[in-house]
Amino acid sequence: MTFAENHTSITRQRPSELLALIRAEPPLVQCITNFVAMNIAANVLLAAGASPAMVGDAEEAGEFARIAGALTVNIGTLSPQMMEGARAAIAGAHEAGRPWVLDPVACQATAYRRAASAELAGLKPAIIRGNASEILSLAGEESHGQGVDGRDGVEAAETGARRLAAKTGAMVAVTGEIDLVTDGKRVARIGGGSSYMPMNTAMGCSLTGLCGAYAAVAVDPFDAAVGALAHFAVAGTRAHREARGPGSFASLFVDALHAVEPGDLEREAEVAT
Ligand SMILES: Nc1ncnc2c1ncn2[C@@H]1O[C@H](COP(=O)(O)OP(=O)(O)OP(=O)(O)O)[C@@H](O)[C@H]1O
Ligand SMILES: Cc1ncsc1CCO
Ligand SMILES: [Mg+2]
Repeated sequence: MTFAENHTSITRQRPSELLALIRAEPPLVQCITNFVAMNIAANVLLAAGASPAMVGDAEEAGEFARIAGALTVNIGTLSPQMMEGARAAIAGAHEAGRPWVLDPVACQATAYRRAASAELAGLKPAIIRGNASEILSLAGEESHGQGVDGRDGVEAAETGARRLAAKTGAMVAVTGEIDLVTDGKRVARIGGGSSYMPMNTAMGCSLTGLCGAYAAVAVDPFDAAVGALAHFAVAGTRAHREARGPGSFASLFVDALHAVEPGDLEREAEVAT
């Protein structure tokens, strides 16, 4: 198989390989995220094996982005100050040739969010990760999202996700019961996870952070998105087995993110390409 055929037909760096790289040398991930997710996402990244830093003020965000392995930007608690920091950080990441990941939280909800997410989507993110309602809205289609919560099925967002990927150059990761990653041509579907995940706040925000960790070590952001989603899904499936509800799930999930080894992803990840 030639490189080009291989590139378009299968995942080149498997989730297990990327997790091994993360565990060998934890990547520094700069997270500009919301006040709800700040602590949760940092713990998720630490458990998974990465090194998070919540650094977002415009005074230093650009400088920090030049030393980070990847940057993630989440508009959950959007403000003008947050946007100034994001612009500075994104410029720094581009200068350093490092990837950045966009999480357009609740972008369907208000004119301010629609404008901010459209502006950020135009700044060459490597990955855009959102629930189906957010991706539909960013793609210019009808969305039924309720605030930060998705209310659309992943499959309903596939066409929009492909178009958004083609337009922005980003890999688009749509999450829900079965996740989908596309670059506009290739599509991967990732099963697993838990019905307790949407009952825990900032799960998606934390996953966006993990996409940053995988993007920091991957050659191709498509493989990075698949790897992060597979790691999350395997940990979610494991935690669900022991959980008694959303509360106990949360701590079991963080334990499972840490316990999952590269070889476990080989055996347990449900990735269809
Ligand atoms: N019904 C479900 N079954 C299994 N996994 C799910 C389900 N719903 C969501 N997930 C998983 O939950 C994680 C977060 O995805 P989700 O789409 O809920 O993010 P989100 O809406 O952006 O979250 P938030 O904004 O609250 O951080 C993903 O790993 C996804 O696969
Ligand atoms: C609940 C909530 N509100 C703004 S951001 C956020 C975290 C989940 O997206
Ligand atoms: Mg979200």
